[in-house]
Amino acid sequence: MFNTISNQASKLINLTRRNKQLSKTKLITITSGKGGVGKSTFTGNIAYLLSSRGFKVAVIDADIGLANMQVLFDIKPKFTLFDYIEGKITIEEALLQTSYKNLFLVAGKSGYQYANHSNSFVFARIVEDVINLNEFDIVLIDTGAGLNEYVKEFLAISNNILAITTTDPSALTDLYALMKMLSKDKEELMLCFNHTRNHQIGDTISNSLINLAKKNRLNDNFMVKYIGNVSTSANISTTGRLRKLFSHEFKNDDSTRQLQAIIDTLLKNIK
Ligand SMILES: Nc1ncnc2c1ncn2[C@@H]1O[C@H](COP(=O)(O)OP(=O)(O)OP(=O)(O)O)[C@@H](O)[C@H]1O
Repeated sequence: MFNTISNQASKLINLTRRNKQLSKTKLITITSGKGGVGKSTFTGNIAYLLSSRGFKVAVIDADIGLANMQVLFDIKPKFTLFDYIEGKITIEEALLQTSYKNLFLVAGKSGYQYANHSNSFVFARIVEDVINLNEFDIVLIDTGAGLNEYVKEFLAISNNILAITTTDPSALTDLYALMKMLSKDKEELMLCFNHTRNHQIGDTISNSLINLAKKNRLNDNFMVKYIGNVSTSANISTTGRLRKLFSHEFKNDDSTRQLQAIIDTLLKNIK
């Protein structure tokens, strides 16, 4: 899976694994095969709900070129991930306090030309640096959609990977491609369905994907764990447009309850 990542990056990944054992910080990478399925909405709202439960949370917006998280958190970032990568600021300066207590953001930058960073290990390094601060309980990485080298690198350094999908056939096809890739050297993929009315739908589709994986003889030790669903809600799209978090604005909404249930399971599962 990671054969295209440079040796230098592989070394950093091993270092990150070692340092993760020394730090209290848990790392969760949130990804999706297809774009537009709700990955950033999940990341921002999961981060907020975790922080409101008392965890100190940092979000790294690694959706290179399509920085959405600053919009959801309604921040005009003074600095971005790339200022840090270019050595202009310290890691502490890169971690921007949001208006939510306990919640920090390393902002991305829309339209950034990242071709200069073809040695993509720089992205693994920033994650390692945040973990090494040993200050956060949880770091969430919001990757871009798809499976480019940058996304692969963020997946490589994380033991906790959460994929967001819808029931759209193209989203499921992309999800299966992600499962196929991860099955080579990961133990588990957690899965959430967005835009599904009830828990049962995700259960049924997850089982079909697991059966397909068995039929195609993907690694037996690789597990897909379905951890919950969020329904379509007008409150989610409206709050997104207003640069607000639905789970903050509508604490008793069904979708917020669904996301709280996802977080309960997520917390039981993360390593
Ligand atoms: N359950 C939902 N109900 C209603 N609207 C939703 C729901 N989930 C997400 N949306 C809306 O769908 C749009 C896309 O969501 P979002 O930006 O989170 O997707 P994404 O997967 O991060 O996209 P990208 O690949 O572009 O980063 C947003 O306008 C968001 O408000």
